[in-house]
Parts: sequence; structure tokens; C-alpha cells
Amino acid sequence: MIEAHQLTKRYGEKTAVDRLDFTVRPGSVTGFLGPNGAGKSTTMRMIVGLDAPSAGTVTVNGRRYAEHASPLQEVGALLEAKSIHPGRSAFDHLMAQAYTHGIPRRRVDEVIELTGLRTVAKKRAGAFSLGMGQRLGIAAALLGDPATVMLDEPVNGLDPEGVLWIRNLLTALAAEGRTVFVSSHLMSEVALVAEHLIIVGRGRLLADTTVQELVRQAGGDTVKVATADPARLREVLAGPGVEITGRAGSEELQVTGLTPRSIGLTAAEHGIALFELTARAVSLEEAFMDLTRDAVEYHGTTTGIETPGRVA
Ligand SMILES: Nc1ncnc2c1ncn2[C@@H]1O[C@H](COP(=O)(O)OP(=O)(O)OP(=O)(O)O)[C@@H](O)[C@H]1O
Repeated sequence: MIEAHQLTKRYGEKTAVDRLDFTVRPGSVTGFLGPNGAGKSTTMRMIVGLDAPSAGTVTVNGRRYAEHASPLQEVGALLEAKSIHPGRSAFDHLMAQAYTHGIPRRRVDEVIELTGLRTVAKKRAGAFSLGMGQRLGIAAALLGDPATVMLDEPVNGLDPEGVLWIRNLLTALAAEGRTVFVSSHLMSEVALVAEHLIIVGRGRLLADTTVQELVRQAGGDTVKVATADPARLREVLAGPGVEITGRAGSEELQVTGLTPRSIGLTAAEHGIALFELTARAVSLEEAFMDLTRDAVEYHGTTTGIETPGRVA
């Protein structure tokens, strides 16, 4: 479990992390999302004591990282800046870490197996591909068999096979009851593994939510219906929990609270012809962009490319 209370980091004038409050719980994957520069890496560095908070606190399993007798057994982290000796083999790198933390050799063999590094374990880490280097970083993070696993942008630059491997690994670690905290600036990627989402922008907490809830808040699932008689269709569809909008004079209606199937059946019952019946799920990417639009530091200036607006 990771708990942040009013966590703040200032670099001179710049507030990189601004009074963050959040809890990351065991047993599921929590996505840590935000545009570039939102403060994700800084927050993660503070979690493992690599940066000191300017104010507030963050604890792992109830204590600050530095207060744990065996921190590697509490939290395993893959952060962006890696410190792997390029001349050393993957095995030697892991052994060196294990040795300094009182971890048995058996565990080194286990993490090598778990991360699929067996065939390259004796090769120089400096000659590793990005994907192999990432696996080695994850092997190191898992060395202490930690209850909490934290990965900063783990799929950056990986090929589809590597992305899939990490996705499955994260799901498996959470299923074992671990706390899994993973950062990304891509909603589509996180939505595939995470249940819980912590979204930040310019250092501030923008949302502490679930994937489902975010979709619902963003307008849920809307059905677009086109008919020659929108006024009558409105009448027959009206009911509790049903919301219908549409511009005056337009053949198009936007309906929430009904499935395309029930709209089609009701229209048929009343002899109303439909020209179009399209389910339009609000994409998570759109919901995320809506939420973070004001927090993006650098907007492109290309005209004519716009994010599709939300359906009211
Ligand atoms: N050591 C530092 N000195 C000064 N400013 C810093 C330092 N580290 C980070 N920052 C600034 O703090 C802000 C947050 O940076 P951080 O790297 O935590 O964001 P991020 O969400 O991880 O972004 P990205 O997705 O690009 O990695 C940025 O504006 C960054 O420039």
C-alpha cells in the first residue's frame, strides 16, 4: 500500500508535485497517468526516497521508505534512470544486488526465469536491447519479492511482444495480492491493465477514479439515432434514466440510458423509421484528454486537427 498526504516537491520556483493525496491499494493495478511533466516520475522518486518531499509525506506499507529495515522486500521499483554496469552480465548485476541485500541466489534464478532472461543472463548488460534491459530492470525490482511493485513508464519504446509481456506480468503480480503502481502518459495502454486510476496534471491531482467511472463521468455510452420524426421518437423513448438531446430541426438525436437494440425495437413498435443507429462509447483517450487539457504544458499548434468534442 502506498499513501501520499499533501505530497509536494518544489524545484526553486517550479512546483513539480503539488499537495497530492492518494492511496494505492493491494490486489489490483493502479495506473498513474498524466501528460509529460505532470510530476509522475518525481512522485515515484519520492516514494522510494530518491527525492525528499518539500512538504507532506509518502509511505509504503505504513512507513517511509528509508524507515524500512529491508526496503527492497517492501517495494521494488523500475524508474526511468537505470544504473546498470554495462560490462556486467545480467546475472552478475542481479547477484551483486542480491548479495548486498541478503537475498539468496535461489531468488536471482527465480527472477531470471520469471522475466525470460535465462538465455541471455550471462551476456553483458551493455549489449542488451531496450526490451531486454527493461526485463532486467524488472527482474531487479522483483528481487526482494516485494509486496509493492512500482514501474515508471515500463512499456516506453517496447515492441508489441514486450508490451504484452509487461501487461500480463502486471496483471499476474496484482492477482498475487501485490500493490502494483504503474505510470504512463497513455490512457489506452493503462486502461488495459489498470482498474484504479490516479490522474495528475501540473503536479496536481485531477482524478482518483476507476476506468469504469471515468467513462461514465465522460458521458457514458451514447447512441446516435437519426429519424424522420425525431419529436415522436423522443416521446416514445422518454423514461426514467433516459436522456435525449438533439438540435432543433435536426434529424439526429443523442440518447443515453438505452441500448441501440431497445431503441430499435421501440421505434419499430411505433412504426418510426430509423436511418441510423450507432453506439458511440466515449473513448477513454477522449475522457483523459478532456480532463488533462488545461494541464498539458506544451500544446501543438497544428490547425485543423481537433479532438472530437464530447457528446452531450
Ligand atoms: N531535478 C529537477 N530540477 C528541476 N525541475 C525538475 C527536476 N525534476 C523534474 N523537474 C520538473 O518537474 C516537473 C515534473 O517532472 P516529472 O519528470 O516528474 O514529470 P512526469 O510526469 O514524470 O513527466 P514525463 O512523462 O515527461 O516523464 C517537470 O516540469 C520537470 O521539468
